[in-house]
Amino acid sequence: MSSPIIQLQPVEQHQDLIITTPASGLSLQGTIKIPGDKSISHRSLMLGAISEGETIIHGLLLGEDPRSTASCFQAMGVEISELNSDRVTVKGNGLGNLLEPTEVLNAGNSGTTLRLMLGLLASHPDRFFTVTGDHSLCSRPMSRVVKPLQEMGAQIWGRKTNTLAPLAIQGQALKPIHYHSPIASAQVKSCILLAGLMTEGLTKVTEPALSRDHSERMLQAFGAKIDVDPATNSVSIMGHPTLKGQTVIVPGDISSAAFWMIAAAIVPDSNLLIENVGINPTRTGILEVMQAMGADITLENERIVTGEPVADLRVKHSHLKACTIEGDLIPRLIDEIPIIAVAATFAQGTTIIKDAAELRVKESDRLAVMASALNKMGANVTELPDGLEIIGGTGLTGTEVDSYTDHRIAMSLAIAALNAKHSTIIHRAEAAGISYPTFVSTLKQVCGE
Ligand SMILES: O=C(O)C1=C[C@@H](OP(=O)(O)O)[C@@H](O)[C@H](O)C1
Ligand SMILES: C=C(OP(=O)(O)O)C(=O)O
Repeated sequence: MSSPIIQLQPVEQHQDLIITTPASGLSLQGTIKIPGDKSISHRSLMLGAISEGETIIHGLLLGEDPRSTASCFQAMGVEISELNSDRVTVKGNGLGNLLEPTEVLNAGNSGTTLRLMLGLLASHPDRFFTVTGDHSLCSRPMSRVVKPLQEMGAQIWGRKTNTLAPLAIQGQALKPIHYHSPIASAQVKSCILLAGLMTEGLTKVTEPALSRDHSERMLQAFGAKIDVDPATNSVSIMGHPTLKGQTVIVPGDISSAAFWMIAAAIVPDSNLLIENVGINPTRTGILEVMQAMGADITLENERIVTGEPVADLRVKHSHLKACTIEGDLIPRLIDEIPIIAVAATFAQGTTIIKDAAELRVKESDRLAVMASALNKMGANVTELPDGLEIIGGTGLTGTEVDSYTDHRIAMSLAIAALNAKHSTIIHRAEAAGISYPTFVSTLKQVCGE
């Protein structure tokens, strides 16, 4: 069997990714390692920064988003050394000791950096901060974190009546609240919990469905007094704990593994072993969807690594069937919906994705962008106000598509291209580096190039 031709071509300040599948077809084989979990990487840098003593991080994701977090905390006096190594050291300033930066903090493309950090900044008395991000981040809603922080007494100013970055924050002592979040968002929950660290008394968050719980796990490991009530999806935190630096081993990101899981499932004769994947139950919606679609996927070597469950995943090609994805499942696979949409174009029947309006306020409007790109490739996708309806089995044909500078879109379209006829050109594909800097080299590896 021959290999596809995978090429990167510079176009002005961007890169096109060109994927040409051979007429004889292709199969994906081998054992792959995926980069560190992005959510856990951000949190290990942040908690390390506000703890006493050293935090050692193994397997930190070296993508652009965690780099944005590292540079913001460095600008607030936190020493982070050997950032490009497998043993990153964060010398913590201790709780309440972030320095007032002389420059504007830049969260780049990262919603997690900006929203989580806001909880820490707003609760730092007598410090003034300004924060911004790239074009995409400056158009994403910040009211979801500004509003609860204001209820705690925070002073935050920004564009469009304090709802958009750039933001300015006058830190001060906050008062504890019980916040009933209207959305299941780990960024909202984590922002409030981080603000609660510096707040006298008990701060509580209740969410409508369970979102990823990496903050709760890691805060507990660093010494915070956290109480989780699974019956009501509530978490409370007691203010002013002593946080002590820890060793964190970051597992591979299931959101990055998802691209290879779907690739192996849709490309005939494929068989991939994906090693060291985080399988925290708040993140495994993708596994449940693949099982419901009839994918051939097995978990091997299940273990716990510094408080997070991990396994190796073996995925083989199979004939997929459509399914419905909705409700409480959505927060457990929120970042995987673009790649699930690709799988659905190869599944027998009509896949419905509902309750996913959140996708419209990610790095791009992921519902609109995926519907239009897949339709351009020959799929039958209808955009719903809060999801997608995908009639599978149409087959795909390569054409020119655009990432809209959204990393998940760039990578989802690259996987679609592996099972499309002829050549696909993905514009602005360098966006993959936000969460997956080695994506193209692994793409070449699994294709045998
Ligand atoms: O807390 C986190 O690390 C994240 C939470 C999710 O966002 P929301 O909290 O907005 O759902 C997810 O989409 C994002 O990629 C990472
Ligand atoms: C939405 C994402 O990240 P963030 O909100 O941190 O920008 C993502 O990684 O898909």
